[in-house]
Amino acid sequence: MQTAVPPIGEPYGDFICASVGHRSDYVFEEVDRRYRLYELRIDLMSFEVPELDGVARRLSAFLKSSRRGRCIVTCRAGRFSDAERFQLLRIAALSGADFIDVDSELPFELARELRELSRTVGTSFIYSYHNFESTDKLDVLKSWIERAEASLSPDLLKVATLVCSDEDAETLLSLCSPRVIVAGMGKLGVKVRCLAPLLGSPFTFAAAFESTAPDQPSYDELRQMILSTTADQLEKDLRRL
Ligand SMILES: O=C1C[C@@](O)(C(=O)O)C[C@@H](O)[C@@H]1O
Repeated sequence: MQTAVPPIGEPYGDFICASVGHRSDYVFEEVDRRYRLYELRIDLMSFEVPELDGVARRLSAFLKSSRRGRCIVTCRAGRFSDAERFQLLRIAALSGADFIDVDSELPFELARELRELSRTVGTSFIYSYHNFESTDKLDVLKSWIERAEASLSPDLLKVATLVCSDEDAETLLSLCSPRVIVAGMGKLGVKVRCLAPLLGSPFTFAAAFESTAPDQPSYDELRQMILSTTADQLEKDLRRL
């Protein structure tokens, strides 16, 4: 039996991005030591100085320090206003973040400004779509991707949706490509996370510590699952979908 070889890493450092939330900024350095590719969910983390200025200063100092891992900075709606999210993502890009992840809920003009800035400073720009209630029909997701490509030309696109059926899993998996990251939320989404990097997505997401999305497995669990997926198993899973 042959083992499927996942497209390990380059140019992203890993085929799993370790997502960090629900911890304080004390873990930044530890995360950088442990993971080659990680996401800081600024909206979910606590900071020693919790005001915008304090968060921005700590984030900027960490990003400018000599890091070994690749860092994605994400700030989803909720804790900060859109203007504050824009500021934090802007500072992240200016401070040398490897990627900023801008979600489609941020007003388009702000997203466009961040896109332009990311080009100037050499930070990769991920544009992302989330649906926590369901998985949209394939044509809806494809048309979101087409519009995003035409208007922002992101370096990478990300689609994260709640997977409620095998059909949903198939929908997400059919989007996998070297520029499209997918993450399946919910129990049935775990299979999507496992198969996505094997089907050409650059990487997928797992939890560095506590989950940052419904039924998101831990980094170690998902890594084990992906590395033990044999070519036979992969074929069987795909046939079942
Ligand atoms: O968009 C994604 C994917 C995700 O929602 C997941 O399902 O693993 C986790 C988020 O932190 C990340 O930004």
